[in-house]
Amino acid sequence: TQSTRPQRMLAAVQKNATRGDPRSVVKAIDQFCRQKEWAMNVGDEKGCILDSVVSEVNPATVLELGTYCGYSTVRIASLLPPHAKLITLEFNPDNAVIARQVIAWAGLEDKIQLVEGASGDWIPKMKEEFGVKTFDLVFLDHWKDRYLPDTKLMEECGLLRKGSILLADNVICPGTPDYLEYVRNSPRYKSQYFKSHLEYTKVEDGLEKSVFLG
Ligand SMILES: O=C(NCCCCc1cc2cnccc2s1)c1cc(-c2ccc(F)cc2)cc(O)c1O
Ligand SMILES: [Mg+2]
Repeated sequence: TQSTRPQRMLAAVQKNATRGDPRSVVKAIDQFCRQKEWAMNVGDEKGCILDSVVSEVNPATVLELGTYCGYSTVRIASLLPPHAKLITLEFNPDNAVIARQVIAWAGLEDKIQLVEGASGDWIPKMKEEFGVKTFDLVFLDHWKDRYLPDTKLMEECGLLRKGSILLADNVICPGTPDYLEYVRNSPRYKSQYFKSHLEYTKVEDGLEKSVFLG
């Protein structure tokens, strides 16, 4: 039977990356996506911006919305301090199966909790299910029409504190116009746009970094 693109991506990781070496996992996926098949990982160019924000925030608690195959999950977790935790949500069970294996190959299982399901269902349960108080950093990379409602939901559920950072992928392509308008005009956020390109292409895209002011 025909393999899927995530399965072929995992095979490339297992062939070309070193077990326990997150950077080699990231490199193997980027090579696969540049040389073989495009895939919707945040990619190397936006990935460097992601790295710099993670390093600057040095978060103890991270929420990632949208795991896909675990590329950004591994990129973020490889930069976290000891004892820091990353919770990542994935809606597609087939992608979750692949992501768990990519995360395992990188040797980062202890820092990452992959949860399957929809953000709208899980966000209200974060505190009771995972003992989370607030998130220091949230990486939004899931359904583009859920960025705004889920941000409002996180506010309502008390998951953001003064200084929490939201970093959103794809604010230009595919685009998240209602989210951008909100974080750029709300007095409760200080927003900054990092111009870049859609992963592995010359098409414009960028990341929006927004600080919650409380
Ligand atoms: O759709 C994108 N990512 C979201 C997949 C949503 C799955 C989930 C929903 C959900 C709900 N709750 C919890 C967890 C989750 S995970 C996406 C698409 C492109 C793209 C595709 C074609 C194109 F021509 C140009 C850009 C580029 C990107 O970087 C992307 O991230
Ligand atoms: Mg994305």
